[in-house]
Amino acid sequence: QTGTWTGTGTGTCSLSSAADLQEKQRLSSRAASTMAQTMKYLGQEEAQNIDQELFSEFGFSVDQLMELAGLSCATAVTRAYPIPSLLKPRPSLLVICGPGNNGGDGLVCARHLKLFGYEPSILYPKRPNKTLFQGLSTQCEKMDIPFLTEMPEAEVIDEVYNLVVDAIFGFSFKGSVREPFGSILAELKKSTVPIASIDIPSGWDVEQGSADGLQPDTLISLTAPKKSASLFSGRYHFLGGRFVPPSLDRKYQLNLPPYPGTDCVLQL
Ligand SMILES: NC(=O)C1=CN([C@@H]2O[C@H](COP(=O)(O)OP(=O)(O)OC[C@H]3O[C@@H](n4cnc5c(N)ncnc54)[C@H](O)[C@@H]3O)[C@@H](O)[C@H]2O)[C@@H](O)CC1
Ligand SMILES: [K+]
Repeated sequence: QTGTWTGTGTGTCSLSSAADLQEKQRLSSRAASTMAQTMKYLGQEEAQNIDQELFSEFGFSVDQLMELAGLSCATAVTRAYPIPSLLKPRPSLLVICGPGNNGGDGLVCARHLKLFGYEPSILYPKRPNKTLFQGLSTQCEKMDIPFLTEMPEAEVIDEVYNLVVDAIFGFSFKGSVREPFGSILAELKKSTVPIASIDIPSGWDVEQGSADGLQPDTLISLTAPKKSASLFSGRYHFLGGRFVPPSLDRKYQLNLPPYPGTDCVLQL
């Protein structure tokens, strides 16, 4: 903006009326373009394509991204539920891990939460026979994080834990929930402790959500929110997984908002 500023004689500057109008138009067109550039909410196929492209074209490995995703989730938990704010005397948490990479994020998240001073316990009923998940489980065991042998009843969860981290299903979930996760989700729905869901509230259709499904207090969207995130009505929505290369952001027109400073999460 040049040549439109006029002195007021008081040592400050104000815009002349013509310039004022111009400035207003400029601001409103900037607001419009900001709105046009709001973050994209991904469909299931698009989320899977981006995931594949990160590995095939960009040369990332799964465990690299999982580590960053899990760290984001643990950091988001510290923001929404700092230890001094917890109601129970012990900073106990239950992390429920599913059979895919969302479950892997949960294992990483549990390990970081332990390092941050929380006392996580893990329920991991279907463990894939893959080195990655075996390694993540060993790391948790060696960090003295207990693995439960069965899903506690809702009353026990309410009595013992401050929070449940839901790492059961992510963007590859499809169809109606199969056992043992049907019973686990049914019990979880009866509990009254807050739930923090990683990437997608488990059991929700990735695009359509689920009216009678889990209603988490926190959602941590990884990479970019999925379409169902527009139906999330809990208190805290975070963006995490700060690993998206700018060229991928541009290609898929993700319009990701900037993360503050060196933070690995952004509260939306
Ligand atoms: N590129 C990314 O965006 C990244 C994604 N990550 C995580 O990876 C997740 C996606 O992981 P995956 O593709 O492994 O898939 P999921 O973890 O979403 O789940 C797949 C597993 O769930 C099972 N499953 C699917 N539908 C089911 C049903 N109806 N009943 C019972 N079981 C069912 C499948 O058999 C499979 O074992 C994301 O949501 C995110 O949490 C992160 O680990 C790292 C980076
Ligand atoms: K989840």
